[in-house]
Amino acid sequence: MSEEVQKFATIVIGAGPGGLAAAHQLASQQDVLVIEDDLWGGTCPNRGCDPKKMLYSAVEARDRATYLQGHGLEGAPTIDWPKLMTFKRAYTEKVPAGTLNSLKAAGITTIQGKPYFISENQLKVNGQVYEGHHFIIATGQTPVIPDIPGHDYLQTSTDFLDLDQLPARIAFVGGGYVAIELANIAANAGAEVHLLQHNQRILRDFPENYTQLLATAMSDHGVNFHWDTELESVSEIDDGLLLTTNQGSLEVDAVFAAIGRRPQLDSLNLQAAKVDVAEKGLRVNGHLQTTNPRIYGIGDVLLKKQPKLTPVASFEGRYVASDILGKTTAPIDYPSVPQVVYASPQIAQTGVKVEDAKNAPDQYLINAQDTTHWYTFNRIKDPIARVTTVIDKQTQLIVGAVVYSTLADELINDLNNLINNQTTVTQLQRQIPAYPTAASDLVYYY
Ligand SMILES: Cc1cc2nc3c(=O)[nH]c(=O)nc-3n(C[C@H](O)[C@H](O)[C@H](O)COP(=O)(O)OP(=O)(O)OC[C@H]3O[C@@H](n4cnc5c(N)ncnc54)[C@H](O)[C@@H]3O)c2cc1C
Ligand SMILES: NC(=O)c1ccc[n+]([C@@H]2O[C@H](COP(=O)([O-])OP(=O)(O)OC[C@H]3O[C@@H](n4cnc5c(N)ncnc54)[C@H](O)[C@@H]3O)[C@@H](O)[C@H]2O)c1
Repeated sequence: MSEEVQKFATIVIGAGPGGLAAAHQLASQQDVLVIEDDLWGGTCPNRGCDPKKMLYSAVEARDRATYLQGHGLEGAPTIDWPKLMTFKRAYTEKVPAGTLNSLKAAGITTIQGKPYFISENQLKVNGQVYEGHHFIIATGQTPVIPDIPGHDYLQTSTDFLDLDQLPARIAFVGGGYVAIELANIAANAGAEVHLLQHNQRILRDFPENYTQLLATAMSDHGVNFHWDTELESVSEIDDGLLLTTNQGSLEVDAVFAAIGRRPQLDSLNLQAAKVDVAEKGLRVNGHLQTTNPRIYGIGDVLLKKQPKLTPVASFEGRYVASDILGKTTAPIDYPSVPQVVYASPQIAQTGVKVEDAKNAPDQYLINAQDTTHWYTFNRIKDPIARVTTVIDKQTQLIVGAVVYSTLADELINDLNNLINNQTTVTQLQRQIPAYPTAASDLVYYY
């Protein structure tokens, strides 16, 4: 190992979607070092979005088949968990090596290790000192485990997404994205599922009338919602785990904590680099610089109002690379960001929130439509479909949208494009969409 300090133009800490986007963009013009202490590729492709949506593929197919029972399709398929897991692993097992290879192919230096800052422009990893002109902290988040007796029995989304066998009785603690999406997969795959929510409000970012519809749909598919329920302790019993709550007790075979995620910053010794950290994440300015202007922060690790999602992390990574390379001098300007809950069905939203639009009736019109019987949704027998758009009264443009449907993930992207491109209905009518598709309905959402 070299005693000499090794120098790089930019050192990126964390090889998830944010860090990778920044590193690849910088590498065409700079010497870049990327340090990762776990799986190359980060949360999304290894233990987040991608494996989750591979398991969800089977749920989607099953849902589609179930809705068409009695309409020409007989016999709903069942999910074979071990085979579904093999399908998922065939994808995830290739991610770390593939990510590392593409970094190397781009001429980026890589190190596996846990770095810590020793000064404002130097860090140490595996005993070696590295100096950077700039740094990018892209270390993401990790699940929060509640500090209750028996917390060691609590597993996380990472464990769920890699289960060899599906436990017969499962509880999820929390009612956010993770709990809802994984509970939906588990119930569709045949488990008895319990969801413990400490209040009455799941998916608090989304409109309550839609989240209530989803809770009803999931209850109809066997998910047992335990409202106003706080988990107090977990203990092992002969036949599984005993969960004690403020509402009584429950026996299950596995319990997963899904009460949120916290930033991974503890081991970086950021005070040595003069970087201030808030409890809920890294504080940055409009250029995504920390209190040390040579050190940037991107992705889930940030304290920010934008949703903590993969495309947001990579957008920030590309922005920071442009800022460092002097290609932009303006602060970051986020477009409208779509958010999707992949359940049965999906809820998706983008742009101006319905809640905000309700509070500004002079500015916005809310166009709430029950689209269940529209051709697009009726063709697939989507049980309930709803689309709400928020229209700016002055410009007549769509500025916000919420979709509740099996087709929400694709439709929200179409609506998001209308919002970001400020497309008027006249401009839309000049285009010819493929018919019949969800996109061929877009003119009806103005
Ligand atoms: C179960 C689940 C499902 C999700 N589904 C979706 C979805 O459907 N769509 C969506 O858009 N988003 C989804 N997300 C969120 C998405 O995964 C994150 O927004 C995204 O991964 C953030 O990217 P990032 O680069 O900021 O952080 P991460 O992807 O978390 O990457 C951070 C990297 O930094 C590394 N690291 C941490 N500390 C250190 C250290 N001290 N030294 C070196 N390296 C370090 C980590 O090992 C990791 O590889 C999901 C998340 C979860 C948990
Ligand atoms: N489809 C997607 O895009 C997707 C999917 C999964 C995860 N994610 C990302 O991962 C993040 C984390 O997801 P999550 O579901 O873990 O968190 P979350 O913040 O979405 O939800 C946390 C849930 O736990 C509850 N809760 C909070 N504190 C609690 C406590 N002490 N006891 C009991 N319940 C408590 C909250 O009321 C909420 O229902 C998301 O915010 C999102 O950024 C995105």
